[in-house]
Amino acid sequence: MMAGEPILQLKGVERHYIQGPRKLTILNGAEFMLRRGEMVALIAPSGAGKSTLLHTAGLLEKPDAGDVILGGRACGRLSDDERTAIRRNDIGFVYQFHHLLPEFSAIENIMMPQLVRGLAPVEAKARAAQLLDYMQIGKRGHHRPAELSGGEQQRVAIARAVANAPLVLLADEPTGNLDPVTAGYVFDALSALVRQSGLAALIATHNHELAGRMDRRVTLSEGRVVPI
Ligand SMILES: Nc1ncnc2c1ncn2[C@@H]1O[C@H](COP(=O)(O)OP(=O)(O)OP(=O)(O)O)[C@@H](O)[C@H]1O
Repeated sequence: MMAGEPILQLKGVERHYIQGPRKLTILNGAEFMLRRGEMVALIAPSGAGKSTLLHTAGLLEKPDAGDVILGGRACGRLSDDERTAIRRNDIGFVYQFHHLLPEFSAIENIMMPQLVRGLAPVEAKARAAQLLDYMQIGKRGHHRPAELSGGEQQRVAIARAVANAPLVLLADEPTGNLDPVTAGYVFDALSALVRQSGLAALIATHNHELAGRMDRRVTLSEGRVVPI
């Protein structure tokens, strides 16, 4: 697919952690651009800073220097409250483990972020049902997470992440907990959703086969994002 306008940009992003007497530099002037419609794989060894990069890009953490530009707006250095509000509307997260609310059904889990945003329940439910269909688990909507397979749970988590039609989907090992065959199917559904909705996605993965199916691959080297 032809990539569109820039949706997410990292500009000179620095992140440091203080560990006892040592200052660890995880991101050191990182530059990155994600365009509408793009799927980019982030592949890097454990500890290289993938989660730090995703959390900073997703406005969960503030950069120590530099900025995160989302949809043309400089967001990285805004207050916690402002970043939270932007995150709620414009960023979807998927993790290795689904983090669904165990006492709610699949459909209710997908409704939740929409209700938090202020959507009417009837509309939130219709959108949740549509997303479940899209993820090919339309018949499983009334089951609780514990009654779903690992692949089904991740499909629900993906549907929840895009429920508010975010600009960007950030995923940290979204299929890392699944067997290779199931991982392939879940990735198929994820990538169809990204392509169909014109989202942009940055997906950290150790799975080279799935990385090979994305538009580009990047890694982290000495705190910078570099193509591979
Ligand atoms: N809050 C923190 N305080 C101190 N050090 C931290 C903190 N968070 C992460 N680190 C360190 O920063 C480095 C990068 O962590 P990060 O979680 O971003 O790596 P990662 O590439 O996502 O690794 P993995 O693939 O194992 O999840 C690691 O060495 C980690 O120990």
